[in-house]
Amino acid sequence: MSVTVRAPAKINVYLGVGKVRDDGFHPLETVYQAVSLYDDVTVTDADEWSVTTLADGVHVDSGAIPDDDTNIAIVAGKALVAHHRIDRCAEIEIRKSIPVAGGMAGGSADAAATLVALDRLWNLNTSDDDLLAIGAELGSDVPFALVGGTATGTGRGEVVTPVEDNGTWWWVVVFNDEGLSTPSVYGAYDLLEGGDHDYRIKPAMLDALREGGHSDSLGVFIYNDLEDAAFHLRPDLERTAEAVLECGATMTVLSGSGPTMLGIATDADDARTIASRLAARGYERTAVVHGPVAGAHVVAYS
Ligand SMILES: C[C@](O)(CO)[C@H](O)COP(=O)(O)OP(=O)(O)OC[C@H]1O[C@@H](n2ccc(N)nc2=O)[C@H](O)[C@@H]1O
Ligand SMILES: Nc1ncnc2c1ncn2[C@@H]1O[C@H](COP(=O)(O)OP(=O)(O)OP(=O)(O)O)[C@@H](O)[C@H]1O
Repeated sequence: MSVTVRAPAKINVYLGVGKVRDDGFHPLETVYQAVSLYDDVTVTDADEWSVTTLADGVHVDSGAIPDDDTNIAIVAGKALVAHHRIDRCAEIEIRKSIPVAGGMAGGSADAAATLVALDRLWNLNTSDDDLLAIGAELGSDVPFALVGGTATGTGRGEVVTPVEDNGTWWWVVVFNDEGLSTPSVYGAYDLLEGGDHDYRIKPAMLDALREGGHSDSLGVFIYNDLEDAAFHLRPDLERTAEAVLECGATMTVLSGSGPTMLGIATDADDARTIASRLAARGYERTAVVHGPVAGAHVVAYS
């Protein structure tokens, strides 16, 4: 039998970053939103661990996604097996739509999907708390990929608390052919800014999500502390941000640690118009997505 689980990409509608901690991580106050761009992970019982990635429609540099035990999906599978003290292996197939090293937590989505898929395949009945704890060990963004929806992230991002979001928010996502390493962006942030400021989420932003009104009511609050650091490392991203605004988005923001850029749109039609204007200016790799959507969930048993 095989189980397929779908896990969403995330955006950080707000990302506030504090001073680096002794363990090398940064304290965060973030508002995550799961958006309608997904990786599907299929697991099948096997004699040894293996992983393959099908990347239709996604630009993947050769060698960008490891096909050995360092792939985060296998790391996740082994962590679940260790947690339950069982001796099992699986063949993992990842059908990728989330850009690699794009700041949309694609690897984290694959890890979350693998945990849920193997839990169902082997009837492990892992509690939600245990799944979240195993996920947090794998990466700061993994717990949110399990939870989905809209949620705040605190600690190093792994403490996830769902928030009420009554909107359907439309985003234009502008991909970039060249990935950006998360540690390098945090490193540049330490040098340029350092985190010595009030980085807390503004309560009025949570009100805007709860009210779920016009995109401008949320747009005024979207913000990312890592944006200047990413622009410093990659000046072309600042030009992309300008283009997104010129093509009609009311606000633009870097997605996570980049290089993906986001523009907020008023509705689906507006988002498609912005995307087609961007295409006319040479920004052809875009997607129109909406959020919030569900976290990692089973889509097929076969
Ligand atoms: C940029 C974000 O996507 C925003 O949600 C996340 O902070 C990154 O989350 P992630 O990719 O799951 O990150 P992890 O795999 O946990 O950590 C990768 C590296 O990013 C840096 N890192 C990550 C999270 C955090 N709160 N502070 C950090 O400084 C550290 O250098 C760490 O070694
Ligand atoms: N299943 C996987 N999918 C993508 N990348 C993986 C995977 N497993 C390991 N990796 C490695 O992890 C690196 C970061 O990948 P990922 O796509 O998760 O970055 P990201 O979207 O920028 O993450 P985040 O937004 O959480 O910082 C890649 O460059 C790749 O070498």
